[in-house]
This record gives sequence, C-alpha cells and structure tokens, in this order.
Amino acid sequence: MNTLRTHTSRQGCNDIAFDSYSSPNWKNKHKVLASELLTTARLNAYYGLRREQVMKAISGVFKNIGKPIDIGKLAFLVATNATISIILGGKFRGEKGDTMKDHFKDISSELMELIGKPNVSDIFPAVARLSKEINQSLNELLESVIQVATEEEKNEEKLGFLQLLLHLEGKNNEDNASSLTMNQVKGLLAEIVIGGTDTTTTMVEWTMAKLIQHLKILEKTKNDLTNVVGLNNVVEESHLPNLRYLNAVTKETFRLHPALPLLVPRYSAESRNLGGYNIPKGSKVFLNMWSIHRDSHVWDNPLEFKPERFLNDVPGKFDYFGNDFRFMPFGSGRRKCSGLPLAEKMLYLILASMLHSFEWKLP
Ligand code: HEM
Repeated sequence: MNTLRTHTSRQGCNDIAFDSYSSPNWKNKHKVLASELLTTARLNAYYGLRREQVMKAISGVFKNIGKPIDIGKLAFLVATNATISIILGGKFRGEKGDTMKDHFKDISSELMELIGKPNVSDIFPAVARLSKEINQSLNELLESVIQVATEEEKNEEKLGFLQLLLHLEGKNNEDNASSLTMNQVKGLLAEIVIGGTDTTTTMVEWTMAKLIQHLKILEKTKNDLTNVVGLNNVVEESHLPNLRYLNAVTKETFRLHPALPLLVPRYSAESRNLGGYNIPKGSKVFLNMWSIHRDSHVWDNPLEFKPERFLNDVPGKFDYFGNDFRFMPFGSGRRKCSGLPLAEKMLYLILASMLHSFEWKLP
C-alpha cells in the first residue's frame, strides 16, 4: 500500500480556471487545509447552520405533502447550503448574500442535471464533467463567496474557514510554506463544495431507495427513531450516535452502493509485485471497493441488503475510518476522505430528519 500515491492531476480538470492538484506541494497542503475546516470545534460551532438547512428542507417537504419529492435535489441543496455556510463561517447575509444564494441555486440545478447523467468519470463525477459554462459560473460563484468573506472579515473577529484561507493568500510568497494563491483558494473551495455535496446526495438517495424497497427495514428504522428521538420531538445531532439501527442501515447502503466505487485513483511510485501481479512504476491503480464490498469471501450473502450484519459486530469492527480493508466507503490512507466528520453529521441528520418527520412511499 505504501508505494501507491495519488495521481497528481485529475482527468477532466485541465480546463478548470482554478488550481486542483496542479502542484505536488498543493495536493498535500490542501489536505491539511481541508482538515482545518473540519475540526470538531468548528463543526460543533456550526451545528445551527446545518440544522437550519435541514429544517428548511423539512418545511419544504411539508408544504408539498402528497406530491412526489425529488430526494436528490433536496439533499443536494441542504448539503451545498450547509457547506457554503460553514465555509463562510455564518449565513449568507444581506442583499449580496441573497444574490449569491440565487446565483448558486442556478448553478446547483445545472450541476444536478450533470450529476443525473450516466457516470463516466473515475473521480468526482461532477468535477470531471463540468462544462465550460458551468465552470465559468462556478468560478463566478467562488469569486462572490470570496468577496462576501473579504467584506465580513472587517466586521468579525472570529475567522471563518474562508477568511482563514484568505489570510494565507494575503501572505503568499515563495518562502512561506503555508501560503496560497487565489487560484488555490478557489480550487480548495470547489473541491470541498463539489466533492462533499455530490457524494452526500448520492448516499441520501441510495439509503432512501433501499429503505423504500425494504419496508420491514424502513419500519425498524422508524421505530429506532421513535425510541431515541421521541414521537413529537425533532431530530437533533445529539440523538445521532444513539441511532444504532439507522447507522447499520447506512453502513449497509455504503457497502452495496459506495459513492466512489473505485475511490480516488493512485499511481505506483515504484514497480512492485502485489498478489502475484506486476505493477510497473507509474501505473494508474484503482481500488475496486465496489467489488470488495460484494466479495463472498468477506461477506455472507453479499448481495442481500441486511443492516443486521453491522449491528452484531464488535466495537470498531467494520467502521468506515479506513482501518478495515474490507469496508472502505471513505477510502483509506493519506487520500482518505477529509470531509468524513462533516459527511457523517450531514448524512445522518438529513436521513434521520426526513425519516422521522414523514411517511414515505413510492409515487
Ligand atoms: C457521504 C458523503 C461522502 C462520501 C461517501 C465520501 C467519500 C470519499 C471517498 C471515497 C474519497 C476518496 C478516498 C480515497 O481514495 O482513499 C473522498 C475524498 C475526498 N472527500 Fe469525501 N466523501 C463524502 C463527503 C465529503 C464531504 C462532506 C467533504 C467536504 C466537506 C468531502 C471532501 C473530500 C475531499 C476534499 C476528498 C479528497 C481527499 C484527498 O484526495 O486527499 N467529502 N471522499
């Protein structure tokens, strides 16, 4: 494993106006910075922003009770709005904030259309298939987000994630190891917004689809929610660690339908023989998690949707932190998902809230 490194360029990103893994230093720097966004303290501080977005989505569904709901679109808007709010360190504020939000909604629906098309990409589908127009719109959006953040910096003592990045951008010079160019700031933002929202949306859709196909499991999930949350209460993040059955359902969905089935491609830094196969230096290597997650040597009845297999495990076994090579929906090693702590919180909060608030059936 330690001879495999991530490829230094991303297919389909060559036309993008901002930097994405374009220099060897940058790919490691971005990892550190993305982790900076997702510290426990920062995530806890912005719980209100996530909650607000989920509550808005619930009231949107409530107004449309009885009509078909596009779960993907709903999850996409919650995830993107929550992520951008966290990046800005607060809500979209004032007239400028409103214009930006409208602008982002337009881009979001264009992105949603692209995401809905057949997946031909090997990395983040949305990034790889960005057309020039979307690319341009995204660039404009990132510039307006950066403008809002620059203006807010003057008024607020507490620096949001973006303000922190802009601070580093200001310090930009050759000698400064932590310096950033404006293009790198944009690249990092695009990576976080697109990388985080497409995957979260996909997992909300798959989990809801599995539950609607398995009504007994749906009922058990709802019972779990009633027991932990209480029938007349709204779901809070403090409830999430106690929702053991929903946790098992989500893990089982990750197993059968990982959001990035081939993870992020690696390349071999030197020639090696692995499991009897020669892998020449410089080969692009894909780890097929989709296949490992369905391997009958590892999983009993691998094609069966059975959340219980994750209920009976010993603590730590089959977690998704990249320590167990049989189950790696968030990858493993240096290129492991840097958004995992936020992904966990957003995914469970959206699913738990939707499932606890409504009775779902197919149209
Ligand atoms: C359910 C939601 C998510 C899933 C299933 C997921 C899954 C993944 C996977 C499989 C990888 C590649 C790991 C590897 O190849 O070893 C990855 C990378 C990444 N993810 Fe996530 N992710 C999710 C949400 C998020 C969120 C919310 C963010 C940010 C806010 C995020 C940011 C990233 C970034 C920046 C990388 C690239 C890391 C690197 O190359 O160093 N992800 N994700």
